[in-house]
Amino acid sequence: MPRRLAVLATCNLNQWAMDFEGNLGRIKQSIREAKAKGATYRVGPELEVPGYGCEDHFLELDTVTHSWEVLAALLADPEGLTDGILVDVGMPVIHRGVMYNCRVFLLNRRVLLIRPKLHLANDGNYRETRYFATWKHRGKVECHRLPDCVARAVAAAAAATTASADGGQAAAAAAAAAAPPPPVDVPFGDAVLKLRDALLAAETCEELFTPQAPHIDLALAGVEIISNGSGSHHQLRKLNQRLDLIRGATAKAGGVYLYANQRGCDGGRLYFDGCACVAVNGQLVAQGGQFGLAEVECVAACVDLDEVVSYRCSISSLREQASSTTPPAMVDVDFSLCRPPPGAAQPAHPSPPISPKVLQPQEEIAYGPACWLWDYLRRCGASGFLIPLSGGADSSAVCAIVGAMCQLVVAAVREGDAQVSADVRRVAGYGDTPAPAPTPAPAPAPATKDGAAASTSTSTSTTAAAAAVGGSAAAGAGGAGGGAGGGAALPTDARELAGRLLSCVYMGTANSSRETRERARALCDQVGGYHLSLSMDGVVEAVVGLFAAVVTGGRRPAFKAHGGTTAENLALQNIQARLRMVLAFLLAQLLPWARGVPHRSGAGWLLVLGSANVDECLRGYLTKYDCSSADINPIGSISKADLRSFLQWAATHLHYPVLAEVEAAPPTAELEPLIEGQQPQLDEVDMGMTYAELTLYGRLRKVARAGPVAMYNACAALWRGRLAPQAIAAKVKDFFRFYSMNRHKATVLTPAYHMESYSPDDNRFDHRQFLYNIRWPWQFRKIDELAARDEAAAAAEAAAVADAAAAAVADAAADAAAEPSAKAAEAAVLLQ
Ligand SMILES: Nc1ncnc2c1ncn2[C@@H]1O[C@H](COP(=O)(O)OP(=O)(O)OC[C@H]2O[C@@H]([n+]3cccc(C(=O)O)c3)[C@H](O)[C@@H]2O)[C@@H](O)[C@H]1O
Ligand SMILES: Nc1ncnc2c1ncn2[C@@H]1O[C@H](COP(=O)(O)OP(=O)(O)OP(=O)(O)O)[C@@H](O)[C@H]1O
Ligand SMILES: NC(=O)CC[C@H](N)C(=O)O
Repeated sequence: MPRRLAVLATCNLNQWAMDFEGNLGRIKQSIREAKAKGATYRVGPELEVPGYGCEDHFLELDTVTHSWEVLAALLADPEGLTDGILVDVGMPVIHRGVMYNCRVFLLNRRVLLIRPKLHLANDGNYRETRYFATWKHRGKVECHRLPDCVARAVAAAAAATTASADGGQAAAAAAAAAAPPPPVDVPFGDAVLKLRDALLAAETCEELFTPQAPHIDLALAGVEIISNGSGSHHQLRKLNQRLDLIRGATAKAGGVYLYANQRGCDGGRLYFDGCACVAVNGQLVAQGGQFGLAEVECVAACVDLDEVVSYRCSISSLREQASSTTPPAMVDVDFSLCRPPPGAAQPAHPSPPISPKVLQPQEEIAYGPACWLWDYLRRCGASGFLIPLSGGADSSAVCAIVGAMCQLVVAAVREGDAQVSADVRRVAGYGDTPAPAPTPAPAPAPATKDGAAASTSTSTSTTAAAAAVGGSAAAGAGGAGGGAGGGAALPTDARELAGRLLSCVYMGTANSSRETRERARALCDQVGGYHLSLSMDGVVEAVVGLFAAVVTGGRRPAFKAHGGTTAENLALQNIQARLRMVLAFLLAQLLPWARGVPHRSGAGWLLVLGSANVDECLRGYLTKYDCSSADINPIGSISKADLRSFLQWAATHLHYPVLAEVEAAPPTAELEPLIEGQQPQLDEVDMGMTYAELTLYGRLRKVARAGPVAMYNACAALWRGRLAPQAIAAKVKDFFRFYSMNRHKATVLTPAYHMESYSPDDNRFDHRQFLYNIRWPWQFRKIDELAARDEAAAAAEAAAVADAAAAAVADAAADAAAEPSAKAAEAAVLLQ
């Protein structure tokens, strides 16, 4: 008997919520690619038709209607895309007045089954129960009447098939399209497809994560192929969990598991991280990329279904459980998966096992946000990014991520990706437009105390690489600057591309240091961006002067270092930080115009990138509406520790060596005057806590769901013996005081790429009040009681240890008296 070999395909699709046109195109492309690989089954991501991230748009009936229209277009596609291949797409469906998150199975221009999701995702970023209900009639199949647009497509296809025998295909199809369609009912429920040669069923995303996952019963019921169309977002160090679940599911119960996912930014803070894969009996046999710019990635594997049966039959306990399993509802389908489809040669052998590819966290930090930025940029209509670059760790990390994005774009262009090529041509103005002016040469200017040019002069950041593209239109004072290469049809060099897409600005004041200014310049140069370095003392001076003139009759506020109060000191810091934000937005609006960047709608505009990290957001160590208020923030949920290790990695792997120096420098805000030549404002000293402590508090607060008392207990267990209970209590109370005092800032945090499980993003992820009693009287009193109890216990323990030591000394002394020499020496040591 021939072995049951089947080629099955899954995919990563870069869907965009509410972009029905684009989403249909990408679904079609994935089916074409699956067919080209010889596949007889293709599964796509969860809710791929409207896009997973529609959120409250799911409550609009239009969204469901348009999804059906897309499905009808797929069925009626003149290429016959659903001919000879089982196509499994995700979309919302209203059945008997209830909206479900469904899989819809299509074959030969017909709808075979609609399978609703059984367990919805509702934690963290997910809010599926806000729109959908779970399917509760388990094992039952009901009739679902298809809407007219789909019934018409089905009828037209049927009429065309019948008529094709007598040659009147077109006329018959037209007649069918004109006539009211006959009603079409299809099965709706959690049924299994009983194909001629295999059993196939779906589970959807979260269902894989549930304790009683549907795949267990399905496997025990003999279902050989289980697909999972997902909408699963990237979170640092999470891929392992997903792969473990997939491999674990099929190792325990046998079977073929196909995982599909969205990939990219579909319009929100999440990055869906693909990783479409195929596993067989506990081993991965195909895996797609986690990050990437390709809009469609089809992943196929040849699987041997008899291996599944053989594997299951070899496990006695599985056999026993399977033999008592209630058979699921089945839908008969007269179609074989295991035959070579027309025109494609069936591979002779099943795909061999492969090792799973799991990236280092540093790579995740580089490439996840880089891909998210690219999607955002190409979809929002901007012509590039503006980074207020301080030369510190955070904004430097953002700069490096934009560099990584440019590297990815150039690599994709080199590999011939038509979509990326078209996008970069449009966004960065390649081919038909002159290049923008490069970084200008520095204008002679009086030196400030950090040695940089005063006023609004600029520093150079020449990009040697720009010349590589053979610039025809390098204009402006800088000569070989970032804008060279206007005549080139496409970018071939990441630094040259950065010269078009990235502008950085160092906005120094009298409190800035030469070191940070120099690091900012060097980094922008290494990445290839357009760089400005300015001094804004005049602007700060003007605003503070205006205040003094209008409010205090000329009396000026002073920094603490100059005898001012805390209120004055803070206000003088905040005004610098906030004016940076105002300048940043002005530059973002007018730099393209100033550089002569041509754009569809005039001169183009830049997206302002923010760079506050998750720890400082949690502690509130930022000025509300300063430069952390930007358009988007790629690192807003990355911890300082992860960012630092990313900087070290990126220095070598992204080839921006100055990042090593940036990483080594102590983090400082540079908002206060130097005292005796020293920077008075080191972040960790200023915050009263370390970044490592903040990461711990962040995880305990959000991931471990610890309130103040639970956090005290956790920290006391962790730091026992190293810190006194009262000191631990003081630290925990300090954290909660600052956290609650500054929580209002979390309501206006710049939308950031969601990557960390302890993100404090108040808007979508971490829902808590923002007006607190910052004294936490009840909770802090409990902490004080616990600390006092622990202190007493520690004192008792210390006393017991001292007693034991004294007893040992006494014993040793007694022994020594009886037996001098060695014992005497021992006692002497103990007595010291
Ligand atoms: N419960 C509440 N609900 C709503 N709003 C509340 C509020 N409590 C205060 N506010 C408002 O919040 C404001 C206080 O917050 P904010 O103005 O941010 O000021 P604040 O938090 O007092 O100061 C900013 C802190 O960030 C530090 N920092 C460090 C590093 C860099 C930067 C930088 O920006 O570059 C800043 C800086 O040294 C300073 O300690 C007040 O104006 C008040 O109106
Ligand atoms: N001198 C400066 N020039 C340009 N931008 C600045 C400057 N100082 C601060 N910024 C911007 O304001 C943001 C917040 O400033 P802050 O001093 O809090 O820095 P940070 O969050 O520690 O980041 P970094 O490590 O980049 O300095 C910075 O990330 C940066 O984008
Ligand atoms: N869409 C979903 O069901 C996703 C939920 C799942 N826990 C995940 O993160 O992948």
